[in-house]
Amino acid sequence: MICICICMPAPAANQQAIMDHDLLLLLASLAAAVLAAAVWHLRGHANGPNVLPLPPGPRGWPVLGNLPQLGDKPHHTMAALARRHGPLFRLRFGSADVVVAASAKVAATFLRAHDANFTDRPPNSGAEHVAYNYQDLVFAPYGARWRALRKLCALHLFSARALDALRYVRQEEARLMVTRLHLLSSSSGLPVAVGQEANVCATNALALAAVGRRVFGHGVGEGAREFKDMVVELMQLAGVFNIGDFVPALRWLDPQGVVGKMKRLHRRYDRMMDGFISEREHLADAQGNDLLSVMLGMMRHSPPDDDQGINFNDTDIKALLLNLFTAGTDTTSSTVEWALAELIRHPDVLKKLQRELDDVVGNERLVTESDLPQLTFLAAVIKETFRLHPSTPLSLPRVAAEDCEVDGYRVPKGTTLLVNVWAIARDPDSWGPDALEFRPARFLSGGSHESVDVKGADYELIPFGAGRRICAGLSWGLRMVTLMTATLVHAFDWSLVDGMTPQKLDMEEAYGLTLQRAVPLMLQPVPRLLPSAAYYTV
Ligand code: HEM
Repeated sequence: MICICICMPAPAANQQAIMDHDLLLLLASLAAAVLAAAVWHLRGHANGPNVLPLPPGPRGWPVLGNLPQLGDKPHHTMAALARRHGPLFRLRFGSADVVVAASAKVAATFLRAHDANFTDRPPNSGAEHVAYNYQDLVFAPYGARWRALRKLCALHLFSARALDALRYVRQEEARLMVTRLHLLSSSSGLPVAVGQEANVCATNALALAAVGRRVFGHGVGEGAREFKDMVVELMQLAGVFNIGDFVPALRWLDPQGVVGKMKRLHRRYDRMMDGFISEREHLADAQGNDLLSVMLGMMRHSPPDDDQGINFNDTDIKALLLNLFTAGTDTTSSTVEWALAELIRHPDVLKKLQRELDDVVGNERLVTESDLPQLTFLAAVIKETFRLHPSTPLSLPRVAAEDCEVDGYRVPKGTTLLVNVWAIARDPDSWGPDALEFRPARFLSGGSHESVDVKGADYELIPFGAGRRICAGLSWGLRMVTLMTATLVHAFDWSLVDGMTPQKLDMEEAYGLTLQRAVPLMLQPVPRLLPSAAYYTV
């Protein structure tokens, strides 16, 4: 219309009418465009004039949203995004809304004030294809079954009483680790893979408690390497943001090949779990104290519908064992590996820790768990390791059951919550200007973070998560990491090999749900206790 009026002259009265008409149309079009923009804006940020906006966040791609922007270390990318958009920001993974908490204050709001609204995990292909279609504990819907599984684990493994009853198991595995390391280093003179050795120790201790026998009879053989590889592969797969989970139309295509790999891995785990069960069923001593015997007993003897409506079958048992073996082994051993790496990079801290161990334990025996309460510097070293190297940097996802308000923003029902535990533990607002430095003294009496602990009450340091779905194996994991680190540091001096210096030691992280080292730590152990202190007795 405007074009017509410019190009075709018209009589004056008519021309005025046409111009008024055109102006009206122009204004109406502008108003419509502004209205459309406002509606689009409100849809993105709120549902109505009095409804709160959604948290800010970066623009995503069509269809995939922000998935292609996550990079190979999503916790790093998300830390950078928090610096741009604030400690609570929003992402879109395909059709799923995601919010990320990146400060202690925001994490506390979600995991303390709104914890009851975030008790479930979002649907995902790992839970479906690996964890027996959500029949496990980690992905179980919040409710009576989840509660029964946690109670069972607490009663037989993780309560103070169960933990104490199993202390000799952990101590014996720590002792065997020392013996193995000594044999290895004295026979071959070659450096050892610290993480792999710690993994054998952690896995065997847990296996004795869970299924009544060691998984690796002869230390780090092919079987041990294969098992650790299986756990690492699972964590790597679980760490992939699977496009099929977020773009339902692409699920059948499995564009990253993740589901195929999950199904193959599941079959390997399933054979292993079947093996544990049939072996236990055929043992003369089928009434062991291990968790598997207890569950088999419950399966045989509980009535079809007991008062809690919880009946365990083979699949429940396999799913729970799978959780314990995957959530409880590599998390623990890789933390020990990071601790040793930090100590090698900080020889003054290592010396101070060895002095404390010598003062409390002496040089005629190995550390025991009853020594641990007196080892305050050790506790500080462990906290500092969990701070800089939390084994689950993005925690495990939760999902909002209902709409809620957090920090003036609306978080709609169905939104996935990710807590960037890694970024929170490096936040200078919580940790000061030396946040990136390894400085255990901050946790000592008179230090800046003297009262801070890792058990889920201090939100600036939550390596085990917090709230109702906090790590079920916290007590075991913490005890095991502390005992193994103390034992390795007390029993050996450690040196780098091949001209490597502490300053050059590679501290790069690998990709995955858990925080592996990109390059395994290889060290040469040199015994430092009296020979009678248990290096030789197998
Ligand atoms: C260094 C050691 C460990 C770390 C850092 C760690 C970390 C975590 C984290 C961050 C979560 C998610 C918590 C949340 O959603 O808020 C979790 C859950 C879980 N962890 Fe651990 N974990 C460790 C050791 C263990 C051990 C030793 C076991 C068992 C043997 C275990 C079993 C579990 C289970 C079953 C869950 C799921 C709990 C639920 O959904 O109710 N973890 N862990």
